[in-house]
Amino acid sequence: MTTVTLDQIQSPADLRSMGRRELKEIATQLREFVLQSVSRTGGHLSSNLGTVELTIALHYVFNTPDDRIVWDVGHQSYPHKILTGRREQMATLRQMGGMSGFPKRSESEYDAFGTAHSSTSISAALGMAVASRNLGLSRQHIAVIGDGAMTAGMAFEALNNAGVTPNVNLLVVLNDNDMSISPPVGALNRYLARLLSGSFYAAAKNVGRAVLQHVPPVLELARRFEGHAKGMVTPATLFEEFGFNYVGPIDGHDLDSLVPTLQNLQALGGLQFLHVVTRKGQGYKLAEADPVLYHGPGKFDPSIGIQKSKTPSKQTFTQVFGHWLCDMAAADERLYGITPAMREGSGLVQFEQRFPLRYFDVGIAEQHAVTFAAGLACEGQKPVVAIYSTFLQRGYDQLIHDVALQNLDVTFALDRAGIVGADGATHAGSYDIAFLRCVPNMVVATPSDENEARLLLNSCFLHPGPASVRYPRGAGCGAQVVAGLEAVEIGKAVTRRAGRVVAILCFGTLLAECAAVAEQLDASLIDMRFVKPLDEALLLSLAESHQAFVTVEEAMVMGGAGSAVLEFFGAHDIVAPVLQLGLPDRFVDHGEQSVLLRGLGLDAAGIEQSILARFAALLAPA
Ligand SMILES: Cc1ncc(C[n+]2csc(CCOP(=O)(O)OP(=O)(O)O)c2C)c(N)n1
Ligand SMILES: CC(=O)[C@@H](O)[C@H](O)COP(=O)(O)O
Ligand SMILES: [Mg+2]
Repeated sequence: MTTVTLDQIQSPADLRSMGRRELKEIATQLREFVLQSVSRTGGHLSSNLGTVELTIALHYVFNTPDDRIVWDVGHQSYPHKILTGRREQMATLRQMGGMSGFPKRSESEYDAFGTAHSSTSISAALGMAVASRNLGLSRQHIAVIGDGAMTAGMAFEALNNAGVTPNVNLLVVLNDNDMSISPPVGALNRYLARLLSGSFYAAAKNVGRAVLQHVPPVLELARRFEGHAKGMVTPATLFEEFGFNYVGPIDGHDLDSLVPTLQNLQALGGLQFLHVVTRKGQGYKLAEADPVLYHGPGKFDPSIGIQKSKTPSKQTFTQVFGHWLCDMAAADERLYGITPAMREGSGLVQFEQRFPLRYFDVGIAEQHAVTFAAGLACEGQKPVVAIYSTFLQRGYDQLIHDVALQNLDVTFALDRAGIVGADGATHAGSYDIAFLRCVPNMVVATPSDENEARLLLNSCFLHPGPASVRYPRGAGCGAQVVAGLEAVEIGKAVTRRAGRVVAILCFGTLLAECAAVAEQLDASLIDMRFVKPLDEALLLSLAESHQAFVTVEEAMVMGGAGSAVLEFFGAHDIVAPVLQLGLPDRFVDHGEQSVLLRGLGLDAAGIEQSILARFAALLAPA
């Protein structure tokens, strides 16, 4: 009967002092701790339940933190964080001032690389491996990458480069749970399934290894034989073609397989590729049954699972988009819906069901998603790329080079624009206004509420060229959405309030905050609707009747909508003070969206305070 307990483990060194049997007890306690903790705080769950044994085995076999582990995406790194001295911090997960939901170098020496955007782990681990080699350090460098993350081109760029990088210790562990966030897509998934079906081979191999493992010299001979045998037993795997020694698939929940196999691979060194098979949600029946629902849940009672809320909650912008996409697709058969592996998050579940031939989940492949859309547009179709603002950063060159430069009719529906909250700086949709408005031919729309989102989606979709519509994570002010498909004039703003002295130019969903301030200060309030093109006629007219301007956007001030107004004023010799309010020149960490916005002075009180601080004299009663 083992008496070890999770709280005995302050660091992996404590783990390494344990026996194999005790590790299994730790795994049981670690899995329960993850479930209970995440159910109290919210966060990523099913991925973490699936990596409990793998995490234990990696820290047991390898000399972390000297040996480096890079967790791809990093949403599955809670067991890693708990075993590396952050068990107590789990209670602060993704909260303001609390622990990040992803590995973060500034958080721990065990977090070798900051991740969150997918498919970076092999590149980073290879870089570390080359540095160790050239510094004469004998270290191991491990990239733990999921089957979903493996669908990104960047992962293959790294494998390709590794294959011609001599004398480095790089172990790639493919955590294959046959799931991305939603069911996996693509030919790679089918390929991995074929490898699994060849699991006889792996089992046979492992038996051989288990016998040989205590006689290392023979192991080398066996390896040479195995190389020969492999060619006979199975075709070399894709990964061997990249120069890796492929081992697997093995059971990623079986410590008796994981530990000796990892020890063998540690002894071999060089380019190693271990294919482990796990179950997303392992050990919690409700998550095993629905790993998608339990991918990133909010707080819930694990004894009964996630319950649908009884009170009808406000429509989210994602839902407004999803309904719009279906309505427009029904009206226009040229509409295609494309998502890079975020079917649920971007609101395309219903669209897939209703328009399966025009629905494309291209995997974690944002670059491909954009240029695939460009190809469709070349043939007269009207693709809509539904993509988080932060993930569009991956397809920026394709947007410029393949879409805008050719003036192709592609609509970008940018969800999670602005502050995203719990996911923090890695997922912030802060930059899209700045990096899109400088692209020729691009229309950049910033709807102020849910109804405006639908109106501007209509308008940008019907516009015969590249256009983007941005909207935030979650619900808006609760505006009633009119279900029509009519469009508004591109580049035309709406005056929401006629006031005096100061004109507040709002770009996006902070309009509700601005409305309260405009009322308080008797200022004019303009819903600008578009950053590009600006409503130049209105700006010229306002310059005649107002003495000062305030621009408000939930985006970087630097290069944002306010900068566009400043540039316009400069080009027209309009001399008027412009106060630019928006996101500062720093990364904004995780926390509650509303609390973060308040802290940034982007709630009504903060906006009013900034305006009074700058224009008090102007606003003082005559
Ligand atoms: C560049 C990028 N695109 C999309 C995402 C969103 N995302 C987070 S996890 C995930 C699925 C990852 O699947 P996999 O690697 O198999 O990990 P699993 O969740 O199965 O453990 C996706 C698409 C991301 N983090 N980065
Ligand atoms: C890890 C990852 O990138 C996704 O799971 C992301 O956290 C989803 O974000 P939302 O919760 O805003 O859909
Ligand atoms: Mg997966």
